[in-house]
This record gives sequence, C-alpha cells and structure tokens, in this order.
Amino acid sequence: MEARAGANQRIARISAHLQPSNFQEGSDVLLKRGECRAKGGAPGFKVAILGAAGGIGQSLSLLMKMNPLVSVLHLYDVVNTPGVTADVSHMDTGAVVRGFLGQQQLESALTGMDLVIIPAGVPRKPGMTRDDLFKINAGIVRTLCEGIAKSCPNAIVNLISNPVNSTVAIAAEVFKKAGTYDPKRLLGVTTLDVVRANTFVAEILGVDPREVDVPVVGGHAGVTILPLLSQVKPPSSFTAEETEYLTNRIQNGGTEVVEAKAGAGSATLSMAYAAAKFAGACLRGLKGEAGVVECAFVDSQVTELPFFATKVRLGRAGAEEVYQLGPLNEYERIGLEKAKRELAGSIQKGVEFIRK
Ligand SMILES: NC(=O)C1=CN([C@@H]2O[C@H](COP(=O)(O)OP(=O)(O)OC[C@H]3O[C@@H](n4cnc5c(N)ncnc54)[C@H](O)[C@@H]3O)[C@@H](O)[C@H]2O)C=CC1
Ligand SMILES: O=C([O-])CC(=O)C(=O)O
Repeated sequence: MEARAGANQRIARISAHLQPSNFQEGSDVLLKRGECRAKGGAPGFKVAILGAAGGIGQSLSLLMKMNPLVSVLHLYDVVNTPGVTADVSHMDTGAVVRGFLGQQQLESALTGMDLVIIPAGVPRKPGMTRDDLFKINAGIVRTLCEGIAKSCPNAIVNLISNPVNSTVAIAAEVFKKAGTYDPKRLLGVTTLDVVRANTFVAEILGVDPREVDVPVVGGHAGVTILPLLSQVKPPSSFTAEETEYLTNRIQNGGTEVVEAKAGAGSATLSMAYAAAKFAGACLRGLKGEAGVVECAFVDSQVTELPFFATKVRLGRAGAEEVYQLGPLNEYERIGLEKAKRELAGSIQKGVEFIRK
C-alpha cells in the first residue's frame, strides 16, 4: 500500500515536470527532474549547447547525449527547446538533459558548465558569403559570450557560428572586457574542413577516410581554408591537377552544400558530426587523456595574426599547445599569403565590433 503511494507520488511529480507550460514559464521543470536522475548518474562533464534547436543544434544534441563523458547536457535556444529536450531526454544514455528557453534562462543554462558549444545564428543561402552573416550573428555571439563571462567564465568554448574568422575575435573581446579571457579556452571550430579534406583525399587515394589525416590551417572561409596536402598522413603525393582540385573542393565544401540545399540552409549533419568529434576531443583533453590533437582556430603566435587555425593539443586547460605549421611547399606558401590577407580583415572586423 505504502509502496504504491510512493510510486504514485513519483509519477505525479514527473508528469507535473513535463508540462510544457511549466517549462516555458522559466521554472526549469526538466532541471528538477534531471536532478532526481543525476543522483544515480555517471560522473562526467557538464555541456551546454546554445542554439540547440537549430539544424546543427538538434543533431549535435543527439550526438552529445550519446557521449559517455557527458553527465549533464543543457539545451538552450530562443525557440523550440521544450520539444527538442523532451525528445533527446528519452534516449537511454547516461547524460541528464535539461532544456532552457529564451534569454531569461541563459544564466541557468550556463551556470556550472565545463564546455559550451555555440551553433546559434543564421546560416547562408545561395549567393551569400559567410561574412554576409556578420550583421546578425555578431550580435548573437556577443550576447551569448557575455552570458558565458558571467555564468561560467572557466568553461571551454567551442564557437561554430559564422563567420568564425570574425566571431572568435568577437568572443575574445567580450571576454577581455569582462576580465575573463583565457586564450586556451576559446576555440573556433574548423573540424568540418578537416572532415571534408579527409573524405575528399581518401576518395582520390582510394582508401578509407578513417585512415587519412589532412591538416587544414588558416581560417574557416574560402581561401582562408588552407589544406596542407604535403603533410597528409599516410604520406601521399598528388599531381598539380589533383592538388588544385582538392584545394578548391575543400575550400568550397560549405558552398557545395549551400547550393545543393538550394535555400534550405547550410551543412548541418556533417557539421554536427564534426562538432561532436571536436567537443569529444575537448572532453578527452579535459579528462587528462594524453596526445589529443585537433585543428582549431585559436589565439596564436604561429603567424603575425592574432588568431589562426593549426593543430593544437587539447588538455585539462583547453588548447595547451599550439603547433607550428611545419614545412610548406611553394603552392601552400602562396596559399598562406592569400589566406593571411583575408583573415586579417575578418579578425579586425570582429575586434572593432566590440571596441567601437
Ligand atoms: N564552423 C563551421 O564549420 C560551421 C558553421 N556553421 C554556422 O552555424 C550556424 C548555425 O547553423 P544552422 O544550425 O544550420 O542554423 P539554424 O538556423 O538551423 O539554427 C540556428 C539556431 O540558432 C538559434 N538562435 C538564434 N539566435 C539565438 C540566440 N540569440 N541565442 C540562442 N540561439 C539562437 C535559432 O533559434 C536556431 O535554432 C550558422 O551561423 C552557420 O553558418 C554551419 C556549418 C559549419
Ligand atoms: O558554408 C557555410 O555557410 C557553412 C559552413 O561554414 C560550412 O559548411 O563549412
């Protein structure tokens, strides 16, 4: 009799928590429910996804819920998080999922987070450059980074929102202004360029993409995306035509998807895969695993520019070591000069957006 009363109470509590009206009033009902389950939950890291209801955000939420290193997963967006949260929370993996809707819940979404992943913002349509997104996305990134500076200043930040070549500089300026900037903890996500490069090179070599490692340096837009084909592993040589074809295809991979989607957005599925791969590497670094190396767009002294993408070693403190470029061939040296010219302007535009 008593046991049944206890069970009924538990069911009544969970049902009340799941009312969408409660959720939208900012009462963090799923948070309370999560806390119940967290008692028995696996130890791990707390991860927030900002822009979780979007094209990238939804698939990324799914993939992060599957990561055994994640114990708590916070899904934040300005629309549709109740549905995405309810959906993802039914997966029988360890992470406890909590949803947050609208700016008044940003602080709750961020408090206590170890890693914050940001795919919030508008995507490209055919004919647009990534820089055309600056007008809208710069303000979104500023607001979200102000929230991070306030609520989880020690979190590692993975910035996906375009134009990455500018938004990383915006984030850095916001953190500097708040006095919380740690260059090791701010990482622009360029993993999709590496993922594409591995795939396209593997096609040419006729091997499994999982066996290929192509360093991609510079930035994340057009000519700033610089694949170092002379450093491909396993060591491979390419004809001039193959080098030209591969470089162009890697640099225009995003546009290839934007055009194929014909107005319905840009890469979301491959990007969610890439973001989950990169976030997973950051978490393995946080855990203390040795030898975790990925390319990322970070605060850098590799060139004269303040930010640059190269391989970095990920550890407990974030990007603990930023690797040099290594030997470049003539084709890559010319590409590097072009990349730097464009990058300088994009970085400066981001800096000025905050300093103006
Ligand atoms: N770094 C990279 O390699 C890549 C970056 N991207 C970029 O990622 C961004 C997102 O792309 P998609 O997911 O396809 O776009 P989407 O439009 O499908 O989703 C964006 C989400 O952000 C949300 N959002 C807007 N303002 C917000 C705010 N202030 N706070 C929180 N959330 C907010 C929207 O409600 C929406 O759910 C775009 O800027 C896109 O260019 C896309 C692919 C690759
Ligand atoms: O091309 C875009 O606009 C989205 C993006 O950054 C990519 O797919 O690499």
